[in-house]
Amino acid sequence: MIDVRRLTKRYGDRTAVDGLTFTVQPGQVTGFLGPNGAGKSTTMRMIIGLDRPTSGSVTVNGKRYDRHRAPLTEIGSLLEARSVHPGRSAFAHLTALAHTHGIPRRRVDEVIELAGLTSVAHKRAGAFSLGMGQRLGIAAALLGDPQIVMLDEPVNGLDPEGVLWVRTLLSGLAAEGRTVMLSSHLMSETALIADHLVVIGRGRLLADTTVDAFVQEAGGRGVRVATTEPERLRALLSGPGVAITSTTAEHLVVDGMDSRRIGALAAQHGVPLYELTPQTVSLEEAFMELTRDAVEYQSTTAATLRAA
Ligand SMILES: Nc1ncnc2c1ncn2[C@@H]1O[C@H](COP(=O)(O)OP(=O)(O)OP(=O)(O)O)[C@@H](O)[C@H]1O
Repeated sequence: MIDVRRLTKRYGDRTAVDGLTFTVQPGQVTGFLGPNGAGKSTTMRMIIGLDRPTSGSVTVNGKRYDRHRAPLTEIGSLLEARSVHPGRSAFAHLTALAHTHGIPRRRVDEVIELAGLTSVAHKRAGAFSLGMGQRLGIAAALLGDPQIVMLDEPVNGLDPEGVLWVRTLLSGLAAEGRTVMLSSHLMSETALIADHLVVIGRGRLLADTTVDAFVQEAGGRGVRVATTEPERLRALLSGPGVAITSTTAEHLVVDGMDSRRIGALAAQHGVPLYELTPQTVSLEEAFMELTRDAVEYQSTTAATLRAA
């Protein structure tokens, strides 16, 4: 488990992380989301002790990262996919890492296979595609067989097959009871991989929710119905908690009743329908709405900086 308590990080007069509190639970994949500059990388750096909090605390399996005797076996992370010497092979890179952390050689072969790198393991990492580089970064994160895996933008730049691979890998790790956290600035992509979401903007917590709840909330915008008898349908559906608006002579948008119930009532009373569509907001739109103020703040800051 990762436990973040009132975590704050200031760089001069800029507050990158602002009193953030959340936990990342084992047995599920948690998506850590926020627009660019929201403070995701800064938070992740503090989790693994690469940055010191200005105030607040963060523990990894109950202890500060640097208090663990073998941190790589507690939490494996991918923060900089390209932190590999370009002249080294994937095999040499992983072997060196394993050696300096007392990890047995056979684990190198295991993670190479797990990451699908067997055929390129002895090629120079400098010649790797972005996707191969990401796979190597993930292989390194898994080297210590850690209980916690934390990946910064692991699907950034991956093709659909690569995204599917990451998804299968991470849900497999979560199913084994591990704690899995991944950051992204793309909601739709994250919703496919994660079970839980922690959303931040301007360094502050905006949402801590399940993906299901977020999707449900994003989808609740009524049902569009088309009928040749709009007045009869309107009378049938009217009642407490139901709001009906007309969009054209034959189209209604019904809020407060699901499409199944509308269809059943119309059929029962012989009202012909030729469209019955639940209105959905795309996840990306819902995410943008949630983080809008945070983004506006960012662009205002950028505008102020430009003006100065
Ligand atoms: N070393 C630093 N010195 C000064 N400011 C910093 C430093 N690191 C980050 N920041 C600022 O802190 C804020 C948060 O940055 P951070 O990189 O954590 O955001 P992010 O959510 O990871 O963004 P992205 O999705 O673009 O990676 C930004 O405004 C950034 O400019």
